[in-house]
Amino acid sequence: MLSRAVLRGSTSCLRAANRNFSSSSQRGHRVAVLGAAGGIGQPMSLLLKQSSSVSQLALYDIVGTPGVAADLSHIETQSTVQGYQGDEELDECLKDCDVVAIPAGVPRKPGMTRDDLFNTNASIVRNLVQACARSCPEAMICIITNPVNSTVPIASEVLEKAGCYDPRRVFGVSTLDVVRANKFVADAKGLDVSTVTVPVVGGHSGVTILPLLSQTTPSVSFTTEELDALTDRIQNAGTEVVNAKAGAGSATLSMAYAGARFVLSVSINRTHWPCHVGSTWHSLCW
Ligand SMILES: NC(=O)c1ccc[n+]([C@@H]2O[C@H](COP(=O)([O-])OP(=O)(O)OC[C@H]3O[C@@H](n4cnc5c(N)ncnc54)[C@H](O)[C@@H]3O)[C@@H](O)[C@H]2O)c1
Ligand SMILES: O=C(O)C[C@H](O)C(=O)O
Repeated sequence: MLSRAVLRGSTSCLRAANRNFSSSSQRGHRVAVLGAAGGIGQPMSLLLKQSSSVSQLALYDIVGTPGVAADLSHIETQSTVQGYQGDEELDECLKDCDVVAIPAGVPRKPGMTRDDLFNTNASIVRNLVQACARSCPEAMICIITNPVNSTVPIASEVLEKAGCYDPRRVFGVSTLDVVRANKFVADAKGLDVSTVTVPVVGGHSGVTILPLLSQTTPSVSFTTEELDALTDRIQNAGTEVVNAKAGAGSATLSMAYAGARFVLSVSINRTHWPCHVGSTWHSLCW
């Protein structure tokens, strides 16, 4: 809930929320975005740039980061922005990072499943997490790259092999499923979305996405038809966007919103770690 507030509403709300966050945090954090020049990476970095819980934004990609970093660095917020590009700058980007967000990798096109991305994205995530193990072994790692149900276990194995695996520090970001569930339920029931919370558990792919509609707050009653329709829409919402984008990729803007919300929750709560940080998929339930 707290995390939703930081990304909702007007700039003044954002500033007010950030003031609250900064008072609960001893210092701003160094946050890296790997894949920062991409469809998710750019808008997510923009949202992170607006948070006072981030003091340094370290942007990495294989292309385009100098431009994205120069652009973001002109925004009148406290944090510094530095761009890093190419393998040779990866370790420097990650040095001393508290939180690392990974949206690097290819997105789906119509007709593909998330698993079809495995061959390309698995090695991208493996290499990036190997670099995290070298340069920031205590960072909180938030994995957005699909298939999340597989990239999280890959990251965990890499960290285990490097001797720095802590299941409380590795997250598959499934916040977008919660964001969608909140919105779809609010729209279906004519509720104020800012008051609606639908827990979603499980993984981040088709039937592994499990919206707990009966646990919606405030309490809402659904017909069987509504339950079936809402569950189906939440589980297939990614495909809805992929088809609507007709070959131009998958969800980027809503994912940037969800990703920034999750990363900021992790960043803010890192000071008080371990604690609950929101919807995620990882190997340990808190
Ligand atoms: N977890 C979720 O809910 C969720 C939601 C939407 C998208 N995704 C996933 O996020 C990923 C990115 O989607 P997108 O739309 O931003 O794609 P995109 O193609 O627009 O951007 C990906 C970026 O990754 C960069 N990249 C590629 N290889 C890299 C490497 N080795 N190191 C660093 N950067 C690298 C590319 O240069 C590009 O800038 C996809 O796998 C997509 O399926 C996940
Ligand atoms: O559906 C996709 O491929 C992207 C993402 O996982 C989503 O849920 O939007």
